[in-house]
Parts: sequence; structure tokens; C-alpha cells
Amino acid sequence: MPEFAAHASPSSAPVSSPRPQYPSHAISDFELSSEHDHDGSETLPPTITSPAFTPPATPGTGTPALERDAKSIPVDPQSQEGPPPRLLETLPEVFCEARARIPPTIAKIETMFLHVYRNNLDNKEHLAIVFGPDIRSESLNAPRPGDTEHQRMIRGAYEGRLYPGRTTSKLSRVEQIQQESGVGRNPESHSKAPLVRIHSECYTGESVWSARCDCGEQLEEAARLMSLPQNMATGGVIIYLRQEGRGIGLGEKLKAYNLQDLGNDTVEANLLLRHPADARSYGLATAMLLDLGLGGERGIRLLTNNPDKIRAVEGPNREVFVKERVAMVPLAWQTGGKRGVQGEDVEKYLSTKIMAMGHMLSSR
Ligand SMILES: Nc1nc2c(ncn2[C@@H]2O[C@H](COP(=O)(O)OP(=O)(O)OP(=O)(O)O)[C@@H](O)[C@H]2O)c(=O)[nH]1
Repeated sequence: MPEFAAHASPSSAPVSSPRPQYPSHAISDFELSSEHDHDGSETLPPTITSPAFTPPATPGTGTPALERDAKSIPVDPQSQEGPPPRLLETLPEVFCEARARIPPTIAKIETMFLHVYRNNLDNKEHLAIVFGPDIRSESLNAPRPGDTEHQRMIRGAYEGRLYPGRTTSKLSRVEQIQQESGVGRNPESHSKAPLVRIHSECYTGESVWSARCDCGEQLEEAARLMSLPQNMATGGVIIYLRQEGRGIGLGEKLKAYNLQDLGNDTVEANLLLRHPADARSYGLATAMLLDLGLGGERGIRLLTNNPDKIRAVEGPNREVFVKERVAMVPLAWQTGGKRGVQGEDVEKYLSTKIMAMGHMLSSR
């Protein structure tokens, strides 16, 4: 077995390139217990010390989960404890094959685009779901040999919106003027970091309604947050990596489930099957974010509770800067058990993530 997955991102090479300045103060954890929404009401449950579905003091009295925006905190990766993740020395090569507009069922937004990526390490179709009109793939839009305007539109390398009879991938003069008049109206939206979620495939949680984990709910919550007007203004991206079962594949994950039913937790089950507790890597995600123009000092706001992911996604030379972390609080905790995945299985799963995998859903 290789020491790390083929598309693991590079090891922490010496940093010589210009690096973003990190906040001077270190904030170790997010503050579940002190968040108040704009109306002053407490919107998140009190400090949580266990993954049990501890309800807020008065369940259901906060801002409905459907309207709530993400709360983020600055991240200082240098302050994080533990050894740095093993990373490869160079990022993989990625290439966006095609992009198409997807009108989502979860929100009334015009500009959600699914991007299919290819890479030089595996044959899987890794995905980027892009919210907002301003985040564009460099590799998709770059001219290709023999390119025609029709081919560019077919692969999704066009500006604005397709309509029957359109003949050019570029905007017409009138459309351009309309768009330019909109640019710069909200300078804040161009300085604020876009919201990003790096999601790993979970067929059971996303497609067959499994209550063993909260993966399906997390995917939907990420899309909901990115669809909020204030986040659409900055743009958002869900990178969907084909790393089923924390990288062990669906067949092995099902065996792990049987081992869990035999009394082991999610980490023990992986180890009993002779897999690492977590066999994933994030080099492809870093490379895809760079292709989408999300590298550099503007940074990103990363939706995660997983400390390894924060460091790994930044890449070997901090090509991507995780400026802030946004917690993924289980919906059942947010709503006092009114909504979200619930039950003994998911409670055990979340408990193991906190206790054995260091996920940051514990109290300060
Ligand atoms: N091997 C294994 N994989 C699982 C199990 N439950 C969920 N997964 C996989 O775990 C991955 C999701 O990881 P999570 O631990 O939920 O979340 P994370 O990405 O590490 O961290 P967050 O960003 O905080 O959500 C997906 O690939 C799932 O298929 C399990 O019991 N065993």
C-alpha cells in the first residue's frame, strides 16, 4: 500500500514564494455558544461537549436554519497542533473538461454551474459546483486547438447565458455594457473571501438516505449557504472529490459498516480492514481551486470541522490561503432535533469524529 494516496498533495516544502499574512492572533476553535444573529436571538445551541443531539435551551426559537448565514472565524494554521499532513511536492495537473448551468432545486439562483474536471493522477470525474457568475475556470476558458465559437459554447466556455440561436461565446456589446455597469457596485464583495467546501463522495449518505452519517446534509447545507445573496456576491465553490468512504471505496465502506454493527467505531472498522483511518488527500482540490482563481491572498472561507483538511487544502506552498473556517454544525444540533439526520448511528459516528479524529465540534 502506498504511504499516501496517489493524488495526495505535496509535502510541506520550504516556502519561498510570497506568503499571505496570517492574523496575528490565534483562535483555536469556533464559538458555538456565543453566536447571535442580526436580530439578537441565539441561533446556535449552547456549548457542546458531546455529539449527542443536545437541544438549544428553547428549541426552534432561533432564526430558521434555512435563512441562517455561516459564522466564520480567522484561522492561523501555524497555531494548529499536531504534525503537518504528508503532502506531495507538486500539485497534480487538473483540467476542466466541461461546465453547465444547473438550476438548483434548493434555491432560486441563476448562476450555479457544475464543472467536470480531469487530472493526471486518476480517471475519476472530480467536480466543482460553482455559485455566482464571477468564478471562472482558467483551463476551460483557455483556447483549445481548432476551437470554434460553437465548441466553446458546448463545453461551457461562454460568458453570460446561453439562449437558442446564440452564435458567439462572448457577450454582445450591449450585454457587456450592462455587465460593466454592475461591476464595482459592491467592492466589498470582491475583497471578501469566497466560501468553499471540500466534500468527499458518500453514496450512502447522499443517495440512499443513510442515517449513519451527516454527509448528505452537509452537502445540502453548503449549497444553501453559498446560495445566500451575500455569499453569491463573493462566489462560492463546492469541490466534490471522488473519495468515497474516506478514500477506501464503497465496497470497503460497506464492510466497515458491518464491522460497526459488530461493535467497532468508524475508525476501528477502517483499521481492522487494514486501511488508514482516513485515506483521503486534497491535492486535487487545491489544484482545482487554483484553476478557479481562488489562490492567493484574498483567501477562502472553508466550511469544515476537520483540522487536517484545513492544512492539506492550502497546498505545499500555501497556494491557497484558508483565511477563515466556517463550522459545519449538524442540523439537528442547530434546530434542537427538529430537523437533520438523527439516531444512534449518526450520534456514534459524530462522537468518533470528535473523540478519535479531532474534529472541531467540541467545546472551547
Ligand atoms: N470508511 C468510512 N467512511 C465513511 C463513513 N461514514 C462516512 N464516510 C465517508 O467520510 C467522508 C466524509 O467525511 P466526514 O468525516 O464526514 O467529513 P470530513 O470531510 O472529514 O470533515 P468535514 O469537512 O468537517 O465534514 C465521505 O467520503 C464518506 O463516504 C464510515 O463509517 N466509514
